[in-house]
Parts: sequence; C-alpha cells; structure tokens
Amino acid sequence: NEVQFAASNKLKNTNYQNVYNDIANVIRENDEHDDYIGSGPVLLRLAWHASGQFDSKQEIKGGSYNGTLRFDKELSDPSNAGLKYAFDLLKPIYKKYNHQISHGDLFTLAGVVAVQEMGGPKIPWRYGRVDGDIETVPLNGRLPDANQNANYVRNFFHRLNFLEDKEIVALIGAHCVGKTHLKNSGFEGPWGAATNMFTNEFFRNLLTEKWVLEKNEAGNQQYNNDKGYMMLPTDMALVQDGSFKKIVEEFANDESSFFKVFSSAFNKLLENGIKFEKSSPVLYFKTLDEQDI
Ligand code: HEM
Ligand SMILES: Nc1c(Br)cnc2ccccc12
Repeated sequence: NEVQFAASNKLKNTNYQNVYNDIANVIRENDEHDDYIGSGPVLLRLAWHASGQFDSKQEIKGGSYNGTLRFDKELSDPSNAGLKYAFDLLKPIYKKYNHQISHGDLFTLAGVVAVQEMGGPKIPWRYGRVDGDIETVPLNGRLPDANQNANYVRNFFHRLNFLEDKEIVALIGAHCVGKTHLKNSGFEGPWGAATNMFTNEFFRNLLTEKWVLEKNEAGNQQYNNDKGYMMLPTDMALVQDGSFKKIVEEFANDESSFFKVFSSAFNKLLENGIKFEKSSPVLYFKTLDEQDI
C-alpha cells in the first residue's frame, strides 16, 4: 500500500530530539511503575504492538502507519492488556506537539526511546506516519500466542516479513526487560529481578538456567527456575529448535551481535508496510545521558 506523508505537519528534524527527550523524561519520572521496573518495558511493548498487527495479505493491513492503537477498539484487544497505561503516559506529549506529530510516529518513537534509555542499541527512526480513522483499525487477534512452539513463532514472524531466524531471535530478545503479569496475559514473573536494562541476559538465562515446566495460577504452562525467573513457551522455543538455538548461543556470547541485529529488525518492525519518501531523513537520537541531561 503505497503511502506518502503529507509534508505539511512534520516537525523539522531537530525537533524530534525534543520529542525524544520528553518521552525519556516521562520514563524517568515514572520510575516507580511495576515495583520500580519503570515504564521503559511497557512503552517498548506499546511500540511493538502498534506495529506487529501488520498483515500485507489483509484488506486492512495494520502496522504503525495509521496509529490505530489509539482507538479503544484496538487497545481493548486482550493482547493489548496493560498498554493503556503506556498510551496514557504519551497523551500529554501528543497534546504538547499539537498534531505536529502523528500517533504512529509517537508510538514508534517511544519504542526507540525505551530501548536506548534502557541501555540498548541505537535504533534508526523515520517520521511520516499519518493518523488513519477508525475504519483503518485492523481486526483484533493478529498478535502472537505465547503458548506455542518454534514453528508457530517462525510462521508468525514470516507474516511480518521476517524471513531470517536471526531477526526473529533478536526481536524476542526484548524479553530481557519487563515482566509478565497474570492479569494481563495469564503468565506471571519473573519476580524480584528488576529487568529494566536492555542486555543479552535473556539469551544467557535461556542457556544456563534449569527450567521446569509448571502450570501457573491461571492454568497456563510456563517455565520457572529456582531463582524466580520465568520463560514463556515461545521463549523456550528458541532453545528447542536447532536453528534458533545456534543464534541464541551467538547472542549469549556476543552482545554486540545481538544489538546489531535487534537494531535493524526493530526498525523494520516499526516501518513494516510504510513507503517513506526518498527524502525522508533517517534520524538517530542521543540518549539523555549523552546530552548530559
Ligand atoms: C513470539 C512473540 C511474542 C510473544 C508470544 C510475546 C508475549 C508476551 C507476553 C505474554 C508478555 C506479558 C505481557 C503482560 O502480561 O503484561 C510480553 C511482555 C513483553 N513483551 Fe513480548 N512477546 C513476543 C514478542 C515480543 C517482541 C517482538 C517485543 C519487542 C521487540 C516484545 C516486547 C515485550 C516487552 C518489553 C514486554 C514486557 C512488558 C512489561 O513489562 O509490561 N515481545 N510479551
Ligand atoms: N523478563 C522476562 C523473562 Br526473564 C522471560 N520472558 C519474558 C517474557 C515477556 C516479558 C518479560 C520476560
């Protein structure tokens, strides 16, 4: 679906660092969220869910372009439980820029800010998404089911045009931050471990910890270890499948390799289905620390 960005309502490149900084300050100010894990992980999940419902084969394609996650119709999808909190964090920033930034650009930029402010790799980002009306909201149920195996995971990401196992493993490596919440998804944990630093820890834990499959309070099976860590069935799939497992080992041994693949795969996820103008600049942002803020 060829789309162009209406040139009229875009900020000059320089202003997007200001938007980045406003989102980064919201993360700093809301550091008590989720027992001091903070708001980075849930904003990262918002950006992923705003983009991951893309399906090029459907009439209504989805993806981040139309910013449809802002509508209750999509936000109330059970897969999006818990994300209203993240959307509410961004509302004052949307108002401050007074329609000069679209919801799709805001949601995806929030994912870039979350990764970078939690110590992850730089993510290249372009503006140009345009809010669509409620007719452009994709059907619910396009986000993945956590109870499934490696082939399900591979096929799911093929729909999002991720045809290389490396990209798939890297993307799921975002589970290095945040946690699952029984009331949101029917999974619980990890307990205690304050996971708000973006590292390759998730891959190391997959390989080194002893995982026991148990039924949790919601009746779902999840893998638990003796330190209160957990893995979803789709997490564990990454070491149950030979090809995925080789990549988990590579990323566990070389964080820079994980960062490199994650950076390009996450950018691709956020831009799925969007044709940017050739002239649309690829922006890189400084973290607050890099600006001594
Ligand atoms: C097979 C694909 C995936 C499945 C089945 C899956 C499933 C889940 C589930 C069930 C949760 C717990 C939600 C809750 O209870 O609050 C979760 C959390 C999370 N997911 Fe995924 N996910 C997948 C891929 C991804 C990707 C590609 C990203 C980002 C690039 C991502 C980022 C996150 C983050 C950051 C959290 C923590 C949110 C928080 O702490 O509030 N996930 N995921
Ligand atoms: N911290 C996590 C670990 Br550790 C393992 N799996 C996850 C899945 C979703 C969100 C967080 C995690």
